[in-house]
Amino acid sequence: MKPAACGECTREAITYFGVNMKSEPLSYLSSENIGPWEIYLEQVDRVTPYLGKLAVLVDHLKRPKRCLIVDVPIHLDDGSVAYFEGYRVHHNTARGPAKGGVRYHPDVTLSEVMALAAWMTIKNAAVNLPYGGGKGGIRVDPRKLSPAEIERLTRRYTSEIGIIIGPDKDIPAPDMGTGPREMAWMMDTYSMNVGRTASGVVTGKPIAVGGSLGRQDATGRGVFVTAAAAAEKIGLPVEGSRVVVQGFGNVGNAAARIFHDAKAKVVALSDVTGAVRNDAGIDPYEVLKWVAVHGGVRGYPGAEAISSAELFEVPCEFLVPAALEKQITEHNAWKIQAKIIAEGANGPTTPAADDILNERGILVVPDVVANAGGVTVSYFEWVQDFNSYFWTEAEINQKLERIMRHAFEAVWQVAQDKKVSLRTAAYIVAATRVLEARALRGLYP
Ligand SMILES: NC(=O)C1=CN([C@@H]2O[C@H](COP(=O)(O)OP(=O)(O)OC[C@H]3O[C@@H](n4cnc5c(N)ncnc54)[C@H](O)[C@@H]3O)[C@@H](O)[C@H]2O)C=CC1
Ligand SMILES: O=C(O)CCC(=O)C(=O)O
Repeated sequence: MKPAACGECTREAITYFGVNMKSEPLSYLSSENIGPWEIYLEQVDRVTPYLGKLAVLVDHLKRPKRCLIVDVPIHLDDGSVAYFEGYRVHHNTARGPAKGGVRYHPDVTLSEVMALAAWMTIKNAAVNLPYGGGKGGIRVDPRKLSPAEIERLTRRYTSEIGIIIGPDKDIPAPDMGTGPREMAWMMDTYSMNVGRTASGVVTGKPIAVGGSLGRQDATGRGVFVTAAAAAEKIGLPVEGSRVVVQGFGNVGNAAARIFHDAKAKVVALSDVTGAVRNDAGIDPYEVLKWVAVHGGVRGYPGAEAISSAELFEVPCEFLVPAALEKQITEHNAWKIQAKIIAEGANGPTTPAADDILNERGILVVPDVVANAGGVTVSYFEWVQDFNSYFWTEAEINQKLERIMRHAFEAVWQVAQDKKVSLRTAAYIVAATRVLEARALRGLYP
């Protein structure tokens, strides 16, 4: 088959659980009209011309393997019953068990979880972890629930998805709105249901119940390592550089701290409560203390308030989007004044924005490489749990850095050879690995 050039790709008109699997060539669609799943499909179409004879199998990447929708009813603290919709999607398991986080957020939908699961397939393959891709989520605003209600929600959700998760089937982990506390409850619930302690069923657990040292900061650390590797390529020193971070949760705050520790200057930060800027530098450790007391960065006294839109216009060397999808679009990509964008979040940049950034010479280290540090240390956690033997934090960080640098270097080389963006290069590396595995398992073209 002659691979189609970008923009000529045809997609079948099919739906999957009501989610549109077909779309027009997306380069022509504005960010208002596309969701994460369509963004993912466009990214796959852009890589197809580079897949050689494996291109005939590319539809394999465009369809999730299985999607589970679950009803999650719980008693609220006032005795009433509330119903939440939960999901667990296995996008692809050609290279190993499904692996990926669980998101608690009011905007979670099936198509978003499908995209997040698909990005896990690409990410796990890009860094060469022996996993497929999966993701889960519940449409809920956890800030509106008490800890006891979140525990009931987590336990019920775990029981409901228990039919498709397991240490050798699908291993959940934290994502937005979840963390070690939820992972401990998930591990405990699954373990009770199977009648033995199954610590390898989830990663990102607290250390005391089989978690790994270094997991908490691993995603932010990986963002830093790959951003620094990209900077090295273009002769940009990290020390003294300016950093802007959107999202000050697990990923954003770790990235900000690690950049700060490397003597870069964090000049603007944001979270869901607001955004702040100080060109003289913001100490993320101080912001963390403020957030612990006040619940968000808004009002932080060491910086001036700016709007969320202005955050993206602050001059800097490194911009780290570490919140939600579709934050960098055709509307703001041309205003960005960064040299490197290191994607902590999944799917923060739309394809149209990618084109603008490319044209403007802004280097984008794509999510599937930049934020792979979390799942890499999750893999270490899973391996340690199986062996009941645990490494030191220094060992973990060293192994993490080696894997991340290696993955970045391989993607950089492909980008140079094929004259494509780092995102397309990462997809070439990853899609080739996934489709080769699929072919060897019995669908040889
Ligand atoms: N936790 C992990 O290990 C990994 C997370 N990711 C991705 O990183 C991103 C962030 O995840 P986490 O840090 O784990 O979540 P989190 O729940 O710990 O933190 C999310 C942060 O984003 C902020 N936020 C939410 N909406 C925002 C908005 N509209 N503008 C600015 N800030 C906003 C929140 O206030 C919070 O500070 C997500 O895209 C997630 O999928 C990617 C790889 C691994
Ligand atoms: O640690 C993991 O298994 C997955 C983390 C995650 O959800 C992600 O990388 O987006």
